[in-house]
Amino acid sequence: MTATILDGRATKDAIFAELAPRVSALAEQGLRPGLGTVLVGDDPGSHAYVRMKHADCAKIGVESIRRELPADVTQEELHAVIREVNADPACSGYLVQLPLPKHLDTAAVLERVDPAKDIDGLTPLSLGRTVLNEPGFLPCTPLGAIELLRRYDVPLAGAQVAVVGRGITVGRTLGLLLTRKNVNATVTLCHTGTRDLATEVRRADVVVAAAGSPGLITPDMVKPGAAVLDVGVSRVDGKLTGDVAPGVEEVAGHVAPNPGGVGPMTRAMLVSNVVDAAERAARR
Ligand SMILES: Nc1nc(=O)c2c([nH]1)NC[C@@H]1CN(c3ccc(C(=O)N[C@@H](CCC(=O)O)C(=O)O)cc3)C=[N+]21
Ligand SMILES: [Mg+2]
Repeated sequence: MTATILDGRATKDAIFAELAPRVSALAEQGLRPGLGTVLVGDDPGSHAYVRMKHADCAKIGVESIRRELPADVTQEELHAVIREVNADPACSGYLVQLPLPKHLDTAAVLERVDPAKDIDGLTPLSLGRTVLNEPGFLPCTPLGAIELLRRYDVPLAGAQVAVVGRGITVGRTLGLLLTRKNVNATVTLCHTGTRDLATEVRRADVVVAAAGSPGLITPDMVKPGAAVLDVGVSRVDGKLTGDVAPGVEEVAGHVAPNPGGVGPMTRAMLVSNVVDAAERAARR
């Protein structure tokens, strides 16, 4: 038996088709959602991700606002750009592409993002609201992973989920969302200090691999029929490699591959958050 592929590209297209009438309704009011990106430096991977986000916007009629800054930008110059984007009425929501160059204080930058425009859901205020179950923007990669499972009818209520990786953008925040009452999963949050990863993963109905450790999840670690989502990204000899080893698809019931799984869903949730932001702004 071979696993059903959780197709993030096709699911993203389906979500965009659902967002289109909402974008049209805003257009009828003379409003157009705008996605902003703030990109510092010349990392080719970051540039590629930002390009994909703007290509998505073009497809669905969302305006693009791009700010690109040199790698040696000062903290003060970056704060000035954040103030400009906060004040730009064309920008419904925006993100600061991470990671920032090492000389910059990321927390100080994120604290300055207008919470009404924090479509990434990664600023301290949004994360606090997420912990407190208060309304606010939720982080896109965890949302995308949950939405992908939901659309393929993979049950999460009462399910045992092993999240591997405790980073803020994926693992830790995914744990928060999965344990909400509206999802109701039981989560084991695994990390490099986990004593027996294989045992934790083997108990899981759903495995989300977001450790950034190539081939970490091997077929012998997977319960037959489990859903396995590969969210890890590493570069091995210049080639993008996920956390899930070959052969897992022979054991798992569902697999979200990398690329083609949660990555496109992250972008779909980002655009969905921008449309939400524009609708909220229209009501104000
Ligand atoms: N402030 C901030 N927010 C982010 O959400 C954020 C970030 N910084 N920094 C980097 C990571 C990475 N990330 C991805 C988004 C989409 C794909 C994606 O769409 N990947 C496609 C294409 C991959 C390819 O062809 O290269 C796929 O998996 O099929 C991947 C990775 C968002 N991130
Ligand atoms: Mg990105």
